Amino acid sequence: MLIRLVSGNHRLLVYAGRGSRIETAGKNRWLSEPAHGATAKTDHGLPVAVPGVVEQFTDLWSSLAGLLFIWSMLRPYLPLRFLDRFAGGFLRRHARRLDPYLTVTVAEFDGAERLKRGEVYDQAKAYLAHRCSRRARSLRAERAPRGGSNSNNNSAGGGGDRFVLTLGDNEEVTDEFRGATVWWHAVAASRRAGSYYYGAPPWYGGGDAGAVEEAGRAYRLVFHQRHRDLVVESYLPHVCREGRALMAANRRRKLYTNTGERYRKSLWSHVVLDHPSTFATLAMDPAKKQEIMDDLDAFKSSREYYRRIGKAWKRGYLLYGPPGTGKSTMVAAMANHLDYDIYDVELTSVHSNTDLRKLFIETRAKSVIVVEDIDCSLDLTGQRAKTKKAEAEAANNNKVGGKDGKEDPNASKVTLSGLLNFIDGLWSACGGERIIVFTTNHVDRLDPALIRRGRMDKHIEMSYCCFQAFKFLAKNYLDVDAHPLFDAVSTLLREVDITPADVAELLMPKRADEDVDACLAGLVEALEKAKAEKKPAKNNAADHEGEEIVEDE
Ligand SMILES: Nc1ncnc2c1ncn2[C@@H]1O[C@H](COP(=O)(O)OP(=O)(O)OP(=O)(O)O)[C@@H](O)[C@H]1O
Ligand SMILES: [Mg+2]
Repeated sequence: MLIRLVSGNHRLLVYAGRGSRIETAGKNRWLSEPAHGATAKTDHGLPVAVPGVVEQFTDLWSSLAGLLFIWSMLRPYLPLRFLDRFAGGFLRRHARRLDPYLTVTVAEFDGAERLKRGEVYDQAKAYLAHRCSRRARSLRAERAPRGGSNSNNNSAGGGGDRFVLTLGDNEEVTDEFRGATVWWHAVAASRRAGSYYYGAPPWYGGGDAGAVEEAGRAYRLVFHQRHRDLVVESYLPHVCREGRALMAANRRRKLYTNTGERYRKSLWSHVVLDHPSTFATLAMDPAKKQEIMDDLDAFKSSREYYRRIGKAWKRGYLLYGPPGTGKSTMVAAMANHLDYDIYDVELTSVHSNTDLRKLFIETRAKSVIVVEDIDCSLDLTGQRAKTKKAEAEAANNNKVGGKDGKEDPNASKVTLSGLLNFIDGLWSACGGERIIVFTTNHVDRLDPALIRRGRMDKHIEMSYCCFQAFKFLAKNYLDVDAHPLFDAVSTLLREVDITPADVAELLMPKRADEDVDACLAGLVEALEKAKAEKKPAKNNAADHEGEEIVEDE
C-alpha cells in the first residue's frame, strides 16, 4: 500500500504491507527508514539523522497505515462497485486535498484504443536514459545503436556489445529545471477487463495479479502544482526536444514486417535495417536515376507545401518490371537515400481491412511502406470488371480456405477498397512523411484505381539491362570504365533481353584467379547463347503466324 503526505518541500511516502518502508524526500535528497524502526540510511548506505518532520507525522502515519491495512484486508470481501462508489471515492477525494503534487502520465501506447506507440514516451525515455539514469538504482539494459554518436553517457560495455541503460520498473529519479524539482517514476501498465492502470496501487485494482496482463509501460511525472505552467509549457517541450535529438543521434534504422499475430502488443516486428544498396550502386539510366533522387529530395523537404495545398504528406511509387530488374534494390536505395525506416507489408498475413488500417496507424513518420509483388499478394486485379462467376471463384480462392467450402479463419479478407483506403483514406493522413511503394511484375494486372496518379504518384519502369546500366555494373563490380569487349556487349544488349540481376551475377568473379577479361568474356558468351536460343523461338513464332490462338476454357 502507498500513501503520499506533503509538508512544504517534503514529500513523504509510506508503504505498508509486503516490503514495508518509509521514505521522505527533500528537494534533491532521499532518506529511507525501514518501518520497523532501524536507523535511516542515505543512498550510499550511510546512517543519517531523519529530519524532525518524520517524527511530526509518525502518529499520523501509523494511524493511516493501520487504516489502510484494515482497508486492504476488507476489500476482497466487499462488492467492488460499493468500494469504488463510496470508500474509493472518499479516499481519493481526501488524498487529493492533502497532495499539492500533480501527476502527468506519459504512456508507451496512446491514442484511441491504444493503437499508436507514443512518440513522447520514446522521447522521454531517451531523455531520462541520458540525463537521470546515473542516479537510478534499478535499470533496464537495451542494446545501444551501432555506429551511434554515443552522446549518451549511460551506455556501458565495449565493442559491438554496448548497452543503453534506461529506468527500471518502479524506479524514481529527480530532475531539476529552472529551479523546479520534478520526479519521474517508471511504471509498468497493466490491463484488466479493458481498463489500464499505470502503476496502480494494490487497493486500486492493480493487486490481482492473476487477472492483470502487461500492456506497455509509462512514465509518471510528478511536480508541485505551482510549477504547472513551467512544466507544461517549458519543461515537457524541453524533454521532447532533447529526447528527439538524442534519438536522432543514436538512431538505428529498422526494417519492419507485420507479424500476422493480432493479439501482440505491436503488429510489427523489426530487425535493424542494414541493406547496402544505394543509388550509387543501382544500375539504371543515369537521367532516370537523377529524376527519382530529385523527386525524393523534393518530397522530403515539402512538409509546408503539402500542408498548404491540403494534401497528406505522403507519396506513392509504383515500381514495375520483370523479375531481377532491381525493384526491391530500388526500395532499399530509396530508404537509404531518405534515411527512412522500411515497413514491408505482407498482405497475405493481414486478416482484414481493419487490421490493415491498424498496421498503417502503427507506422511511424519517415518511413517507406512497401507492398512487394502486389499482383501476387491478393486477388485485387480488375475486380470491378469481373463477372459474377469470376468473383465467386476469386472469393473461393481468396476468402474461403479450400475447395471443401470450409472457411479458413486465417485467410486474408483484405479487399481492394480496404487497400485503397490504406493508401489514401482519412487514416492515411496521420503522421505524415511516408513513402508508399508497390512493386509488381505485371502492371497490366492491377486495378486502374489502385495505381492512378494521386495514389501511386510516380510510375517507374525497371527495365532490362541497357548499355548504360551495364557500364555502371562493370565499373561497380570489376572497376573498369572501358574494355575491348564493351562494343560486343553493347551490340548484344540491343538484341537480347537480360536483367541487371543476371548481368551482375555474370560479372562477379567466381574464383580468385578470374580476372576482368574472363568475366567479360563469360558475359559475352552468355549473351550470345541467349541470342541463339531466342532465334529458334522467333522462327517458331513466324511459322505459326496467322494461326488463331484458342485458349482453354
Ligand atoms: N538495377 C540494378 N542495379 C544493381 N543491381 C541490381 C539491379 N537489378 C538487380 N540487381 C541485383 O540483382 C539482385 C536482384 O534484384 P531485385 O531483388 O532488386 O530484383 P526485383 O526486381 O525486386 O526482382 P523480383 O521481381 O523477382 O522481386 C539484387 O540483389 C541486385 O544485386
Ligand atoms: Mg523484388
